[in-house]
Amino acid sequence: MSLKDTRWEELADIKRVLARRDWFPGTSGNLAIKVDDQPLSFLVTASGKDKTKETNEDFLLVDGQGKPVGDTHLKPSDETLLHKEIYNKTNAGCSLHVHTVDNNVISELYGDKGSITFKGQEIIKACGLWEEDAELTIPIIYNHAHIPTLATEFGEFVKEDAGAVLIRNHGITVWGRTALEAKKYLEACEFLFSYHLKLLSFKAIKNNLSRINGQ
Ligand SMILES: CSCCC(=O)C(=O)COP(=O)(O)O
Ligand SMILES: [Zn+2]
Repeated sequence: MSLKDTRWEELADIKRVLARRDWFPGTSGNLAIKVDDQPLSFLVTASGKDKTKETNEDFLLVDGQGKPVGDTHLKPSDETLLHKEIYNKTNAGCSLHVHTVDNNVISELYGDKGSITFKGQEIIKACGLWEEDAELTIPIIYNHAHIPTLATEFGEFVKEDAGAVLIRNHGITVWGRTALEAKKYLEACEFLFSYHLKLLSFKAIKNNLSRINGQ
């Protein structure tokens, strides 16, 4: 099996798992995995496809500029430039972008602040932070419609080999050294978003009940 085929299988496995969770609503989302370093090439999802379907046209190989390698009728993801930023600036091997209701709500709630920070949660370890008082801060950027502008702003937060950036009312992009690391990072972020929103809802209910009961 060629390296490209091996990476294809790895990315297809992740795509299958994320699709089962309904993390690609309305054809949203895009995934990428590095194939070669010199020269840089990576597989990226073809644009506009239903990512819950599995076909042999799900991914195409692009170069370090995000342009297709060889002849193809497939169009790389509209957000290929964001994945390109990651592979050009870090040693990441895989990058994942999904739109979920939870990541969109969190991005809107904390968008004006420009970031959200989590601490005191065991699952932060899945993002490689093992200290007892570790904090995970996820930047939130404006959802520029002009993708090169979005990619440039996004790139300002791409400094480590693993990380995450929320795009306001759009989605999250995460990356890691390996496919497993990127998937783990994404799952931890979505866990934290879901936990945080549930906690806020229950606190609001509790406060209202206390007010009604005059406590
Ligand atoms: C249908 S959602 C709008 C585009 C988007 O944000 C996305 O993630 C999917 O775009 P792609 O070109 O990768 O299919
Ligand atoms: Zn998107």
